[in-house]
Amino acid sequence: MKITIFGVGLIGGSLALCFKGKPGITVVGHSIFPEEVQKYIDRHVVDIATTSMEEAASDADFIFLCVPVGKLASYLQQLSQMTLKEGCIITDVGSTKASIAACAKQTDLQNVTFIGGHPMAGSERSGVEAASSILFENAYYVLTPEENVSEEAYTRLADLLQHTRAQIVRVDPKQHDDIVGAISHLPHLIAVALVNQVRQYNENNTLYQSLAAGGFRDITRIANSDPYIWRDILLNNKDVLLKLLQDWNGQVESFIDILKREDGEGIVQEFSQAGAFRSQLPERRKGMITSLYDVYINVPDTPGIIGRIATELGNHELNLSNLQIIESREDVPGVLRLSFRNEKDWDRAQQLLPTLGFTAYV
Ligand SMILES: NC(=O)C1=CN([C@@H]2O[C@H](COP(=O)(O)OP(=O)(O)OC[C@H]3O[C@@H](n4cnc5c(N)ncnc54)[C@H](O)[C@@H]3O)[C@@H](O)[C@H]2O)C=CC1
Ligand SMILES: O=C(O)C(=O)Cc1ccc(O)cc1
Repeated sequence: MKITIFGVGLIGGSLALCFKGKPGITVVGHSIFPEEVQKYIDRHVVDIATTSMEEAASDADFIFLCVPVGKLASYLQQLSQMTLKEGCIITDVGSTKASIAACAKQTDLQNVTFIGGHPMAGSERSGVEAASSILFENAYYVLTPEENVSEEAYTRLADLLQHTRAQIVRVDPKQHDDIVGAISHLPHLIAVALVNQVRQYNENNTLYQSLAAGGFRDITRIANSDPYIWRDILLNNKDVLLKLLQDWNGQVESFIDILKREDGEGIVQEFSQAGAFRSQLPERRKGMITSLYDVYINVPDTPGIIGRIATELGNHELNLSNLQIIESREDVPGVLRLSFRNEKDWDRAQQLLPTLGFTAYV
């Protein structure tokens, strides 16, 4: 089976890593940039890499479009001009779904099927360097098939995506854009606006930067996201965002009013309602890189502590697949996340860590 990925960046590269090495699968990566193609090979993310669109697309069983949202229509258009393998499924990973669905409807794709997709996982990082085979684990992966898509084709794609260990959900494209606009696009916009507001204050007094602590960092991590990827997403979902920003203005106005009236009860109510809703959010589903076999521990801030833990695990032949220092402790029960490759190592680590003086949380 040949799987072709156009644009092997954070998302395309992570998909490639999910598929590569699986029995019977060859992963082909395409980039318009020759220097990127070399990087795909050097990093062993794909089996074959090319700058030729024809070479990449011909004979492919699945084609994943993982380029910026603003480029998706042009890729679909170019593919419609080529002879593709009968039954080939083209899908995308774009963060907006209505416009690419409309584009696919208007494009004569002959003997191939388009099914829109959006893995609801990622990060503020970008490029193949940030790709990870566990990026999608435990996350939702939205598919937005139109009515003309056969159950057989949908199931074939959903089955392939089992390799990501994500949970597949079917959503209408327009509904997707409304919801994702509110829970992802608007927060990115607000994070950027907030950082820029503080950046301007900081120009006259760098203490702003020095004192910026946990809360500021937590809610602004996503302001570090790739400007061009986000330019495309926000422009593509413009109508939804304009409506959301009006509602946001309403929230701001309401806080202005509460403060002017020194309405302490109003503030308590806002925090209480927000806290109650937020506590119900599914944990570790929001784009964090998670694995099924994670252990969280609290560690004191002393030199060499991480080395000591890694050494102890190594002495007991426990292989770490990932180690992460978590800046935000809100959603997880510890500050150091240790990921293991399998259940056996995970179990053994949970036995070992307490004997080293660490309480292990899972
Ligand atoms: N960043 C994230 O967390 C998530 C992003 N997405 C979507 O995934 C897609 C890819 O985003 P990322 O992987 O984050 O970005 P990325 O920057 O890591 O990768 C983008 C890829 O597209 C290629 N590319 C860039 N400009 C291009 C152009 N003008 N023509 C052709 N190729 C070009 C790059 O060479 C790179 O391989 C976007 O459509 C984005 O909306 C979906 C879920 C999460
Ligand atoms: O970094 C994060 O928390 C994200 O929100 C990542 C993300 C970015 C874009 C998407 O379309 C989906 C997920």
